[in-house]
Amino acid sequence: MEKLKVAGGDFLNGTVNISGAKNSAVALIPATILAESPVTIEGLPNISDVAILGDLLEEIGGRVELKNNEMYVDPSTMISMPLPNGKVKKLRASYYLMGAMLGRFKKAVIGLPGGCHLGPRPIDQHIKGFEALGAQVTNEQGAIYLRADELHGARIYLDVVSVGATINIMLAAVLAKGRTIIENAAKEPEIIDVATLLTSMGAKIKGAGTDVIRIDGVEKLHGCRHSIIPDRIEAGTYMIIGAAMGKEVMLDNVIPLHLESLIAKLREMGLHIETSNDQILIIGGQKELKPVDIKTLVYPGFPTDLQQPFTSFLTKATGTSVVTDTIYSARFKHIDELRRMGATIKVEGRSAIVTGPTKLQGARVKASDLRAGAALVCAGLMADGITEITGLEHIDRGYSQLEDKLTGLGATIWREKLSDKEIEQMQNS
Ligand SMILES: CC(=O)N[C@H]1[C@@H](OP(=O)(O)OP(=O)(O)OC[C@H]2O[C@@H](n3ccc(=O)[nH]c3=O)[C@H](O)[C@@H]2O)O[C@H](CO)[C@@H](O)[C@@H]1O
Ligand SMILES: C=C(OP(=O)(O)O)C(=O)O
Repeated sequence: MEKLKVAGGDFLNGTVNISGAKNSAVALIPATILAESPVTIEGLPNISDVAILGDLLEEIGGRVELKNNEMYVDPSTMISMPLPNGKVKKLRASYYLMGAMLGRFKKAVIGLPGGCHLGPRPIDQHIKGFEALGAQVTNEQGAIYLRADELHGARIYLDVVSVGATINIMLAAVLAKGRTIIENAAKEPEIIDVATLLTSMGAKIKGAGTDVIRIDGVEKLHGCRHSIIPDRIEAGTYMIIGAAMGKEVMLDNVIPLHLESLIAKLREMGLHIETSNDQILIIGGQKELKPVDIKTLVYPGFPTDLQQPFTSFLTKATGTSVVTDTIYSARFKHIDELRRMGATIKVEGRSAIVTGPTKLQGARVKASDLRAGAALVCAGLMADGITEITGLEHIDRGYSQLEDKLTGLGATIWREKLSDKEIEQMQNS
């Protein structure tokens, strides 16, 4: 077991290259199951979610090679092997194995997914979609059993706008007979990326990126090569870090359009931001930052996945900011840790009220989930002294080469092994 150590206070300068999107990668990899010949996905991030999904494809008989951020998958030898527990619980996106395996084999047994604990994360809309397509779905001892004699197109209205349900239904519907229409679909860029891969495999999909997606089922899908979109959440995290500690931080390999809500909020606070085709420049060092209120919403609203690191940054603003998460009921576990570092933050219902400016102090803190980890890294960079962060298994699910990228910008951050005493203390806490 390891911890991250961050020596705060360094001013950051330079260019950081953004990796491929985690939330695309974790859907693109299961989507390869639907093809009859090999698929190659290039530009994948170096994160544990990607490695685990590669292992899961091997467990069902696929031939998988992951080298230089490129994954080659030969799905021709795959079988519908049950995956009731084990690795599926290590990540959220293992739920995409349900849609992809149901689509290809018309049957699957997949354990309920893991992922960040942010309050209840039901998958009822995924199941509603599978059932509408003709599947029988049961939940037996923590695993979802899916079976269909035949999948047929259907009109499915999502009761909540869900990224996972939208993609999962697309995966199950591309090989179904007839037309599927998903209404009140999510519009995140990752959905367009998955639709682009499926289209290159021979699927017929229209409307991805809008709230109505039409899918005309085809008989079979073939292999292809696909290049993933950049990670807007990783990019947003480095923008926030750049805003907090940067002189001039340039992000390379980004799509500025995907980050408009964050850019608008940073500009409201007084940051200077320039954008071009695939780069964003953040000029920090402002003497005083204005407080802002943010409310997380579905895309193109402010992303819930950036709420936590943004909250750390708001401790620098002069005055009171209110952060409201409308997507998850319990995405405030980072707040106790920020308070340990000296932040003045009150949680009232779904809102966190941040009063600043506060000079944070280094402390021993624990990442409870992926973006809580990002929030603590950001806070550690802003703080006086050394911050020690445990819970790295969460951070490693979503940030590719974190220390290398930050060191490249001039930060002092490194990993150390936990001592036996520290491991014992953690196990008892
Ligand atoms: C792997 C992946 O892509 N993860 C992202 C995905 O998660 P995920 O796909 O799990 O999130 P959803 O978009 O499905 O969830 C949005 C909201 O809908 C609710 N809901 C969802 C499905 C359902 O069947 N029933 C239901 O009630 C959820 O509890 C949540 O309150 O989108 C989230 C919202 O942008 C991001 O925070 C996650 O990073
Ligand atoms: C919540 C997240 O991930 P997951 O859905 O994979 O748990 C995230 O990426 O912030």
